[in-house]
Amino acid sequence: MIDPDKVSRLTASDAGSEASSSSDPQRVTVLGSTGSIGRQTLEVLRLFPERFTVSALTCGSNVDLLVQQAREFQPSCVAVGNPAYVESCREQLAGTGIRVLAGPEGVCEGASQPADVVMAAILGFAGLEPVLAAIETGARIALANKETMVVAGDLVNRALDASGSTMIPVDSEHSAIFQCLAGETFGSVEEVILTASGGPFRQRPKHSFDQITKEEALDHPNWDMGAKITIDSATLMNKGLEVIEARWLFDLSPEEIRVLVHPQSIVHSMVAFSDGSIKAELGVPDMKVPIQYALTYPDRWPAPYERLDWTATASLDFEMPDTDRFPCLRLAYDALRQGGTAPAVLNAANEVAVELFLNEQIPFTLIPELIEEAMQNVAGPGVDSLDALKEVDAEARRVTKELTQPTAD
Ligand SMILES: NC(=O)C1=CN([C@@H]2O[C@H](COP(=O)(O)OP(=O)(O)OC[C@H]3O[C@@H](n4cnc5c(N)ncnc54)[C@H](OP(=O)(O)O)[C@@H]3O)[C@@H](O)[C@H]2O)C=CC1
Ligand SMILES: CC(=O)[C@@H](O)[C@H](O)COP(=O)(O)O
Ligand SMILES: [Mn+2]
Repeated sequence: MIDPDKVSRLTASDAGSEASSSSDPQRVTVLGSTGSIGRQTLEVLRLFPERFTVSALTCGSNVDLLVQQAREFQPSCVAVGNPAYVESCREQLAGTGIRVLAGPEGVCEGASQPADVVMAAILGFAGLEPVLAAIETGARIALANKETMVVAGDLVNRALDASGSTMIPVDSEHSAIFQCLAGETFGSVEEVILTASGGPFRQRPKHSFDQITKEEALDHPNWDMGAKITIDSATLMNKGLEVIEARWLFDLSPEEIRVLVHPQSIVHSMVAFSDGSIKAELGVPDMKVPIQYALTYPDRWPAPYERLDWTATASLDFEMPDTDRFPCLRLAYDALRQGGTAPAVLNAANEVAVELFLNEQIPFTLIPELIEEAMQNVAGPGVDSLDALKEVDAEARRVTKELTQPTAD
């Protein structure tokens, strides 16, 4: 059951809330500014030049775009995660007064710059340490990087409690749930219902799954996103990761989290209450809406995003997920129930398997098989430090890669 004290770390009337209501511009750091969420965050900031300033921007390798963004938004510093691209960034920003920070430590230093809100939009496990660094500053965390909560939900929640920092979900489903919970007494929640588009293979017969191509898997029916999350949507692992994310964001048990396939992606998620009432949040599938809400919460600022056209919204459909064709969803529930380091292993194996699929080194159907085998080989009891989690992550990656190598006999 949702515990009001735990959820208050999301909803507390904190310094971040005051910042959004005051007339001073809000200082925003964007971790992963060159990615899909990062670029859309900058689109939102561009709409309100008087109300936002940028503290820091970070990327992995795409320094040409980072430099362009830095010239436009004038942060005090930028950080480049991949050391091989730092020199090029320094050359391009020479004479601008913008500091260039280097490598994973540099990204954490960028995350620690004074800011009111930190948009956490780095992809995957690499996003965890910068989020922990940002939490220590007391800034509000706008969380897009779901893998952070999958791998280290408990650790992150303890860090939030210790620093007094708050976290607002950006993931569309969790933003929807967060909005449905507003004004409710939390003991009254019966279950949350995460909607899933079903991905590009919702109606594809199982016997042809082994012929799925990378191009087909990257063709999401409703959302334009980065490559990794798009593959996760196609396997339904994205929904599995979101189930675990919801567990830690809203302090739910696995039994209190339902997944429902909704092919139109207009109902972003729902909350069912103990009196039989259900609240939903709806809208056009556009990530700029939850991004802006996370930046302006508790206010809503008028914005020109596309409105839902009811004359063209003929029907909203719902169906149960099929875990026979999409075993990744079942594996995520298994990892959540197993606890300990199982979700961290699930995540690491998935990151490796998706990369191999994107490099056309394994077929689509091997993604869940590798994850299941890695979970059988690696998962153990819980760990309570970042260093221990890094070891589990590295071991799960090693094992997953090894599973794809031909055996000697
Ligand atoms: N895209 C979407 O609509 C949604 C995304 N999310 C979540 O948001 C997160 C970001 O997704 P998305 O924007 O699609 O991903 P992208 O792949 O588009 O962008 C990822 C960003 O992270 C940076 N990055 C990647 N690896 C590293 C690293 N090792 N060190 C430092 N920076 C790194 C990339 O830099 P570079 O460009 O240089 O490679 C880029 O800026 C994911 O966790 C995803 O699940 C959640 C809901 C919706
Ligand atoms: C936009 C967003 O939040 C994604 O996580 C989206 O939910 C992906 O769509 P699926 O429902 O297909 O996973
Ligand atoms: Mn989502």
